[in-house]
Amino acid sequence: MKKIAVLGSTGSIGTQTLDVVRNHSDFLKIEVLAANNNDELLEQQINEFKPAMAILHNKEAYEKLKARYVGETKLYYGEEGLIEGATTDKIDTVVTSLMGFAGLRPTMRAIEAGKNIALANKETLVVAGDLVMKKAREKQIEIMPIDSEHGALFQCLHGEDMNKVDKLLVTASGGPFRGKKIEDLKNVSVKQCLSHPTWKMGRKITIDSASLMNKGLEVIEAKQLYNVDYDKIQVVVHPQSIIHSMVQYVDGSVIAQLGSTDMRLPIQYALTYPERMVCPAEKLDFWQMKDLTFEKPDTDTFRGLALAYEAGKIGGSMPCVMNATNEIAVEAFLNEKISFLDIYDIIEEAMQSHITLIEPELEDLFEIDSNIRKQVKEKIYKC
Ligand SMILES: NC(=O)C1=CN([C@@H]2O[C@H](COP(=O)(O)OP(=O)(O)OC[C@H]3O[C@@H](n4cnc5c(N)ncnc54)[C@H](OP(=O)(O)O)[C@@H]3O)[C@@H](O)[C@H]2O)C=CC1
Ligand SMILES: CC(=O)[C@@H](O)[C@H](O)COP(=O)(O)O
Ligand SMILES: [Mn+2]
Repeated sequence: MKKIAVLGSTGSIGTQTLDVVRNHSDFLKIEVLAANNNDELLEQQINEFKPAMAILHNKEAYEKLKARYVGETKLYYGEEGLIEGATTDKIDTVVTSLMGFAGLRPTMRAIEAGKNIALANKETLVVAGDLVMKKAREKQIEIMPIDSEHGALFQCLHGEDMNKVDKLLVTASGGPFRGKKIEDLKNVSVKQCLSHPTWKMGRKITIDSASLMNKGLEVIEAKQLYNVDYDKIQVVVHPQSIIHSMVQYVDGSVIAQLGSTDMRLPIQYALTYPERMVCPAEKLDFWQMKDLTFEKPDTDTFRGLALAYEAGKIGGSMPCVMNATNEIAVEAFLNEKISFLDIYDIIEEAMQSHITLIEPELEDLFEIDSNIRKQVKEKIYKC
C-alpha cells in the first residue's frame, strides 16, 4: 500500500488525485491532506478518506475547522503543519499539488525526510531545481512528474540512452489567444483568459497558459528533470493537446505520448508507476479523431516563453525572480489591477534590474523571493 500526503488537496490537481485514490483504494491510501483556506472541502475530504493528519495553512480557517471537528484526524496549521505532514513517518509519497512558491519548502523537507515526490508544483523546480534535484539524488528518492508534458516525456524517454536524444518536444495548446497579436491582447478580460481551450485547471496556471509563461515554466521544469540543454528543448504548439509531448532521437525517430485531456491519467501514472492501471479518463478513439496540427510559438507576442528561456539560461537566482514576479503579476491581473500585457512588462523589468546570484542556497532564494514580491507589489498597488 502506498501511503500518500496530498498537499493542495482542495485544488484542481488535489481533487483529481483523490479521485485516482478512490479508484485504487486497494493500492493507495491517503494519510495526510492539506489545503490553504478551504476548510469546508477539506472537512469533507477528511470524512471520506480518514487521514491521520490534516493541515490548513491559514490559521483562521484551521480554527474554524478545529472548533467543529470531532473525528480522529489530527489537525495542524501553518507552514510548520505542512512540513509536519510532508515529513511524517505515516507516509512514503508526497503529491505536491500546491500552487506556487509555497510548495518549495515542504517539498524540500519531504525529500530530506526520504519521501518520494509526485510533482505537480512546477514552481518548485523552476525556482530551486538545482538544489531540489541534487537533494533528490543524495537521498535516492524518486521525483515522478505529474505535469502532463513531463509525464509524457518520462514515458517517451523510458529505457532510452539520454545521449541519443536530439530534442525534447514540449507541446503547448497555445492558450485561448493563439493566433492573436499584441494589438488584440491590450484589453483582454480575466474571463477570456480563464477560458482555456483544452484543459480545466486552477486559475493561476490558466493565466500562465494564456501568456505562454506556463510553457516557459515547463521548459525549465524539463531541463531540471531530464538534464537536457535548453537548445535541445523545443516548444511545439499543438492546439488539440492530444500529444502530451514527444522526444526526437538522433536517428530522426520521434516517440510521442498521447492521451485525452484528463489529468487523472498522468497523476495515476505518477502514483502507480511502474504499474499501469485502469483509469476512468476517456480513451482516444482514432476513428473519430480530427486533425492533429502543429505550429511554431509566437514568442514576440507571447513573451512569457522567451522570458523563461532567458531566465533559465541565465540560471542561478534569475528563475526565482521571474517566478516571484509572475506570481504577483498574475494575482494582480486576476484582481483586475493590471492588464494582461502588463504581466510581461513587470517580469521583464524585474529581471533586468536583478543582479544574478550564481549558486544560491535555499535561504538565499527565500530572501530574494520575499524581497521581489515586496518590490513588485509596491509598484503595482501604488500606481
Ligand atoms: N491544474 C492542472 O491541471 C495542472 C496543475 N499543475 C500545477 O499544479 C499545481 C497546482 O495547480 P492547481 O491544482 O491548478 O491549483 P489550484 O489553485 O486549483 O489549487 C491549489 C491548491 O493548493 C492549496 N494551497 C495553496 N497555497 C497553499 C499553502 N500555502 N499551503 C497549503 N495549501 C495551499 C489550495 O488550497 P485552497 O483550496 O484552500 O486555496 C488548493 O488546494 C501548480 O503548481 C500548477 O502549475 C500542473 C499541471 C496541470
Ligand atoms: C495539463 C497540463 O499539464 C497543463 O500544464 C497544460 O499543459 C496547460 O496547457 P498549455 O499547453 O496551454 O500551457
Ligand atoms: Mn503542463
